[in-house]
Amino acid sequence: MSTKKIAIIGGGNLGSAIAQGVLKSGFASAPDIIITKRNIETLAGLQAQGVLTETDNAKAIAAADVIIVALKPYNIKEVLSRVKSAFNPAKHMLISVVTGVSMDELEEIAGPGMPVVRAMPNTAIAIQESMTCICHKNTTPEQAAWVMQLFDQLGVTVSIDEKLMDAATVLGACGIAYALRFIRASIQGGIEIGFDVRTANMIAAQTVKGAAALLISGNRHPEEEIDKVTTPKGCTIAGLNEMEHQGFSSSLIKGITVSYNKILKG
Ligand SMILES: NC(=O)C1=CN([C@@H]2O[C@H](COP(=O)(O)OP(=O)(O)OC[C@H]3O[C@@H](n4cnc5c(N)ncnc54)[C@H](O)[C@@H]3O)[C@@H](O)[C@H]2O)C=CC1
Ligand SMILES: O=C(O)[C@@H]1CCC=N1
Repeated sequence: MSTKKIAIIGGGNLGSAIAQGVLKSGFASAPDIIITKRNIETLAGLQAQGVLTETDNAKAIAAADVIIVALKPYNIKEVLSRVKSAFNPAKHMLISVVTGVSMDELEEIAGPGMPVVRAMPNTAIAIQESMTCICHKNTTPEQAAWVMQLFDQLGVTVSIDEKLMDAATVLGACGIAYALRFIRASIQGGIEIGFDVRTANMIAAQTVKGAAALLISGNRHPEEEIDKVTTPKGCTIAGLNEMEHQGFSSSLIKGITVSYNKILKG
């Protein structure tokens, strides 16, 4: 278990999910986590588990060794600039999960020499099933190892070059929503062919989990596994081909590139 004090600045969807995941993993104990928000009422669930809550970001930063920033991209600069004097590069490490804000910009906000990390997890971090891409700057080997340990507790972690961070945002973080929309569409189809919504939900979600597990456990390409399902002249290939005629793969690829360009252009 880590003995570092962790401040999470911005207790929204992702900030709260990170706190939940850290607690569930046992990586840090509840009193070593402090989470901030302007209105802390919505953090009652975390508070009940012993996590500290705070409206004053400067106080939270001063009490912490590691600061995880989960603010919106449009207010990170303004919010952190207000507490600039609370940052101490000799004591702190700053981890940002904020989309589209570079490590140079983070260092500029927090002060020269600040150890900075960009991490791109997804909301499955709350249940320790995140895919997290990370890169870092000015970190000591001990700090870099701690960050890997933290995110390894919360799912699967990969170190990437910062130039791929926006692509990681789309494939990993937005990807949760794309996958869920696939499941939702499957449920809608399942109801049309006879299932009630709860059973269709269970079948669709477990089937996607199984498909992902086949790839992960066997380190395989999807088409190898698809080949095992598509009986010649069977119903799978008939349905798959119709999906492709309707633009299934194309719509996903186009959506991914639109998300990516949205990050680039703002
Ligand atoms: N939601 C997701 O799936 C993912 C989000 N991200 C990134 O994480 C960041 C946060 O995203 P979400 O959690 O979805 O947004 P969110 O809007 O749910 O969370 C931001 C939180 O910051 C709080 N906040 C605003 N001003 C504050 C202040 N002065 N002091 C303390 N807290 C303040 C807001 O009340 C809000 O709860 C974004 O930059 C996003 O790009 C990254 C990966 C996945
Ligand atoms: O939609 C967004 O902008 C954020 C970034 C990744 C997931 N949610």
